[in-house]
Amino acid sequence: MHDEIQEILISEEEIQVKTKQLAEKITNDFDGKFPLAIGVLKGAMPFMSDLLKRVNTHIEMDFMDVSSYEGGMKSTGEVKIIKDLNTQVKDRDILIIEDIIDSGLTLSYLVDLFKYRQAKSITIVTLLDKPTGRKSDVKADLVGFEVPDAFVVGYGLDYEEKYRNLPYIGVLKPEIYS
Ligand SMILES: O=P(O)(O)OC[C@H]1O[C@H](OP(=O)(O)OP(=O)(O)O)[C@H](O)[C@@H]1O
Ligand code: HPA
Ligand SMILES: [Mg+2]
Repeated sequence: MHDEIQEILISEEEIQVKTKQLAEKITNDFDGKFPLAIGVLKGAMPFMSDLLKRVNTHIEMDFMDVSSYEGGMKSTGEVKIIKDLNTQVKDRDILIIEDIIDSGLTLSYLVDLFKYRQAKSITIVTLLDKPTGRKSDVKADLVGFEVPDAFVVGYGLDYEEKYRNLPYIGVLKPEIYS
């Protein structure tokens, strides 16, 4: 698996240091508020797990499974809900946890949905931001790292459902895509 990676962009250590900093910020911002933390599956799973175990105040966790890439490298433009929340959003402080904002279509869909469901506030934390991919003007409140205009894998991010279990963020060798 590792020999299919052309370059490591963000190491395991860098991710862990950044995750700790983001968790401290979340702890301060949400102290005493009991937010609903919503992980956007599947990609956000490793980041959510590492992030929230370092948040030192009460939070509720839920998950939403949405997909628009269908394993490929390009958004279909259609965000499909595979699994909805089990929790009511109305009057809650929401913390959306994402692995990456690329076109922004997934997040703008979710933000509209949670506004419609009358969330009290919506905060977005993403491990990665790829501003060059943007097709909608959604912005995260907390960003781990900016990534260049390349298809990245690892630490939750997949290509054809593989590589999510890499502990770092990297780019694949070109021959893997063909
Ligand atoms: O900003 P966007 O262009 O919408 O891209 C970001 C979204 O795309 C990926 O999900 P994907 O649809 O691949 O589902 P997955 O997490 O199950 O891989 C990623 O995990 C984000 O949720
Ligand atoms: O660069 C990416 N890699 C993997 N999944 C993604 N979903 C949106 N952008 C990406
Ligand atoms: Mg994907």
